[in-house]
Amino acid sequence: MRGELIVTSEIQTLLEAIIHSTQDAISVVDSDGIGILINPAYTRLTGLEEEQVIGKSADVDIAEGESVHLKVLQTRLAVRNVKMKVGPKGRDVIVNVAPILVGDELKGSVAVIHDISEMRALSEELERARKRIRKLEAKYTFEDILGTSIAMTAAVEAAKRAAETKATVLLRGESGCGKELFAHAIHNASDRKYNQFVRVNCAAIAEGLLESELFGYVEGAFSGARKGGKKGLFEEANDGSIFLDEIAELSLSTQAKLLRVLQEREILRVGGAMPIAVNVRVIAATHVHLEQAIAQGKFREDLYYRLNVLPIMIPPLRHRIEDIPILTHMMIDRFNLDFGRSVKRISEEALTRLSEYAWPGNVRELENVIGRAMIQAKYQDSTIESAQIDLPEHSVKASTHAITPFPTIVSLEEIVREAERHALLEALNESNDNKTQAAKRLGISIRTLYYKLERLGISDQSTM
Ligand SMILES: Nc1ncnc2c1ncn2[C@@H]1O[C@H](COP(=O)(O)OP(=O)(O)OP(=O)(O)O)[C@@H](O)[C@H]1O
Repeated sequence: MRGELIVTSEIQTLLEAIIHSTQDAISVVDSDGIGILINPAYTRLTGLEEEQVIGKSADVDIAEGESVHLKVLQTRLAVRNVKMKVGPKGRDVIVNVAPILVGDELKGSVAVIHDISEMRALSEELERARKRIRKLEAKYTFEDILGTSIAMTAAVEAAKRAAETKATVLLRGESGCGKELFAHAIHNASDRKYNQFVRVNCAAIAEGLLESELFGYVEGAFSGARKGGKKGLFEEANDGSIFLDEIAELSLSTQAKLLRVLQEREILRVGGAMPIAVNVRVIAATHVHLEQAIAQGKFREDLYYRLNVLPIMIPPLRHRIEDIPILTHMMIDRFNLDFGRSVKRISEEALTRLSEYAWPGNVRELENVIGRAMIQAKYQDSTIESAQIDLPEHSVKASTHAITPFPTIVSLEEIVREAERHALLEALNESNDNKTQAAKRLGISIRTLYYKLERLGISDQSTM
């Protein structure tokens, strides 16, 4: 350290020790703007050694921007948060510079330099962590969906294909058959996987609240409305997916609003007049026979066609009894961990009983049955025996109970329409939504393609 600033060598040593110990890059110039001190953090950040800075003008280290040291020496006022580039590598930094005043006398100025490339890296890391957390909200992937039966494999294949598109998906199947699992997996296999997955159970939210929950509200929309208004779940899910579970429970008025969102790709907050554009993939699910609900006037037909772009039928457990062993073994492993048991197997007789049961509650019910058997098992039990399987009295043989409330095929007209819809979507997909190419693939004119897309209610499916 040189110059008038130094009073005694003891203070000099102390000062140097302090400045050298900090991780912040520091540079000091004297009252003439000549470099008198830097620390190792400064050299690490700028790449400049003492001999390149000490005794040189204050602007020697600047790659882009003006010397803040010189400004401070002129004004005698501290300057904060100035962005500039320093050193031969032009590192992005923010500097805070203060004058060194001894009494009234200006002795120089001191700069503390922060590397913002590091901050940028940290904030990118934070954003990545946030994305991972968001992803965890949709926790299941296709790997979690067990089953090798033809029915299950077909459903998984259809869902994987759907995941690659932007289209609305409708998951149909009885309660407890895995619709939520599929919704998670579709989101996680899509290019929206790093964005939000928002789940809404339409049956669990009171009708009066549902609209403002889904679409948000503006300030003053109703008494008790929050100041500044509130974002709805569609806005929360922007760039991600929204899973509308139990879709048939929506009132006719909310159905009309949802239809508008699907058609226009924009929402209107409750009490608001300005539409807000949203880019959300809708995954809807229901255990209700929607065609019947339409016939009964409970479900809008136009909404049905908008939702039914890619219907996926998830088979009930009694239609895929060959999947029972693999599901049972997965559950045994899980409950061993949860309940501290060490069960290794299940007896043939017990498995036969499970296979003959009709499973009105599907996989969720199987989970409950295995869970109960394992809770009752003794710590040393390694096999689940038939006697430990507690099935309700009214157990019906699976084979005699094979009627699903979702006839995949309703009429010949429906079969043709579904096949047509499928072919159009596939052609659009394979031609990346290029309608001319899609028409060519299908061997029809572009006019016919537009007509068919309109008739099947899929003209706008490419974004929702
Ligand atoms: N194929 C499968 N492989 C593994 N686990 C499954 C499978 N299907 C369902 N499950 C499990 O069964 C339970 C019920 O599944 P899920 O909640 O997805 O059903 P759901 O159809 O959405 O039911 P609900 O209509 O009652 O909401 C969950 O614990 C899920 O993990």
